[in-house]
Amino acid sequence: MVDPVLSVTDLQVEFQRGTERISAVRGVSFQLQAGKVLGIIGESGSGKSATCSAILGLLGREGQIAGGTIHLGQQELTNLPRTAMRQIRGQQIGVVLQNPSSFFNPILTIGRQFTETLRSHYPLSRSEAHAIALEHLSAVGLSYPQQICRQFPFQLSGGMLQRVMIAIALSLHPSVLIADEPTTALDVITQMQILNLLADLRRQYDSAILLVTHDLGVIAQLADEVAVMYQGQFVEYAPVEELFDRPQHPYTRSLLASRLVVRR
Ligand SMILES: Nc1ncnc2c1ncn2[C@@H]1O[C@H](COP(=O)(O)OP(=O)(O)OP(=O)(O)O)[C@@H](O)[C@H]1O
Ligand code: NI
Repeated sequence: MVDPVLSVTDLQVEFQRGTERISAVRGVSFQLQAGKVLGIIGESGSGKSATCSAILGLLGREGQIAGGTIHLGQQELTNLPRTAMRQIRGQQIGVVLQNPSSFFNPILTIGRQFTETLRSHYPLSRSEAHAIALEHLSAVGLSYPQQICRQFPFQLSGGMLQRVMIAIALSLHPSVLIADEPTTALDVITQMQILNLLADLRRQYDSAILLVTHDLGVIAQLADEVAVMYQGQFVEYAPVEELFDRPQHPYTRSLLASRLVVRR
């Protein structure tokens, strides 16, 4: 068996809300091989985003990793300093989030943010970085990339920002991509295009993808394995065909029953 690119063992995530401690992730373990897609499904509040944020080092002030380990290749991530984590996020772990606006700095142009991200990861001149940015903006189906580079985040639609975020992720050729509901807010056509881009990333760069979604159709299309999250735990974790054919957990059964036909 090949070594996994991402290996999460007994992850525990807690949030502090006032005087209350919320246990959002309670002992999640999984391994992700290069070129594989693990889909995570589960009801709202089950801990899917908390799992992603923990891996990305983006839990914020209230959140903390209360136990377990996260390995990217051989490197342990859970106690890395912020700056080291920022470098890894982007270059080795790409990120596509549901809400692109939280990803962008509102006062910087798209071009500036794209080239600065590239240049913080690779030794590139400004013009080299700009050329790479244009190329990747075109690759995600954005016409007039020059014009987009001059614009600010608020001047673009949600779908366009989502594409820009994906273009940035792709340009860095991450070994792991974390996509937390990357298409939820988008129309069906854009959703399909973005899913195809994720599939390309996997094919071209052998990137492993952790994909959170509510859409079983997306899972059927893209995932190799599926984890079903329920109250902070993986209650089921299986190859996608197995899960669709023989769901074990009552929650999974009801989820599948609510969707009559799922075909691969
Ligand atoms: N910043 C936070 N402060 C306090 N509690 C939080 C915070 N973020 C998440 N939580 C809590 O942690 C639990 C898991 O939330 P999480 O966002 O991971 O769920 P999710 O599975 O991603 O849900 P959704 O499908 O709605 O995105 C929930 O109980 C949520 O209220
Ligand atoms: Ni979420």
